[in-house]
Amino acid sequence: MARKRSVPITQRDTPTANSLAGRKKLGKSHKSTQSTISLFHTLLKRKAQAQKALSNACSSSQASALQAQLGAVETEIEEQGGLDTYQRASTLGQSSERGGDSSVVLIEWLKEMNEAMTREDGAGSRSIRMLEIGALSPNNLAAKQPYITNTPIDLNSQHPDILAQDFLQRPLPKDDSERFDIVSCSLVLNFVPEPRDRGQMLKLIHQQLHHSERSFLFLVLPTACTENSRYMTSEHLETILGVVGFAQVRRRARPGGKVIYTLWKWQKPNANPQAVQSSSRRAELRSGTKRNNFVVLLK
Ligand SMILES: C[S@@+](CC[C@H](N)C(=O)[O-])C[C@H]1O[C@@H](n2cnc3c(N)ncnc32)[C@H](O)[C@@H]1O
Repeated sequence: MARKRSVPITQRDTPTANSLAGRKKLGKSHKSTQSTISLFHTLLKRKAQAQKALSNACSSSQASALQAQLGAVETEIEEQGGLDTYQRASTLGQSSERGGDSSVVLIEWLKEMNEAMTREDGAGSRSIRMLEIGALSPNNLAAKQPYITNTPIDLNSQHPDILAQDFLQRPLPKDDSERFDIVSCSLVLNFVPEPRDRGQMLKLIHQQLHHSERSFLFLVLPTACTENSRYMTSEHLETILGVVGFAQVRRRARPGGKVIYTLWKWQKPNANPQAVQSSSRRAELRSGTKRNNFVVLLK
């Protein structure tokens, strides 16, 4: 019997797009918030797939069919309220599921590591420079700390103090004055549809940071990304991040928790050929039919 095609992580437990078509208002219940988030993940993934197929189209008839497909997905995203609705759902999901924003964990860890303070450099004392990718609010706990200067960015900014920017297109720092001490990437990597773009996001984060072991990546991922993926385990994520140039210093995974919090310190990239090779290939690390396909690939 043919093996049933597994459903990508971003589409799990997802009602079909049609079953939710026409619903624009956000319900307040947890279930309704989750359905909205799942639906947008499905639609954004379909949009990325259509865009990719369109860029590889080999005939004009194929291109026009794909263009129509892409247009239909874009219309559906708009009909569902666009990215604004998705982000409002994420904000509600954030408060109901995690009892607040992720940066609460980051601040706790900075305190534990005696890093919750201003830094001294040649010019004297300066605040910690943080870049927050995928910011829903400019007022999270990290942004409120007097020793942190936060730069929040988002693809679809919901607030005048959040810079509307695709991190993948953000210019690289010209010198240390433009480099950050912390990059926060909470529930964003899993939002990026293409595995190689996820790898690129991690590499660009490395390049945005000061070249110092006191520079950190705060990475939050849905538990299923590393604990139930066919192609990704926590150990494999450590290998990939080692190749990018990070070593894990903190990890919090609560039993039954929906997300895993991790903190990584900047280091020189691991050039071990075996690690480099395994980070650029998709290999089955867990068997079973009920797995998702989440993976990060380095180029
Ligand atoms: C699920 S929300 C997570 C928000 C918040 N950080 C949290 O932990 O709840 C993902 C956010 O990442 C943003 N995002 C996704 N890809 C991005 C990119 N390439 N550059 C900037 N923001 C991005 C989306 O617009 C969305 O607001």
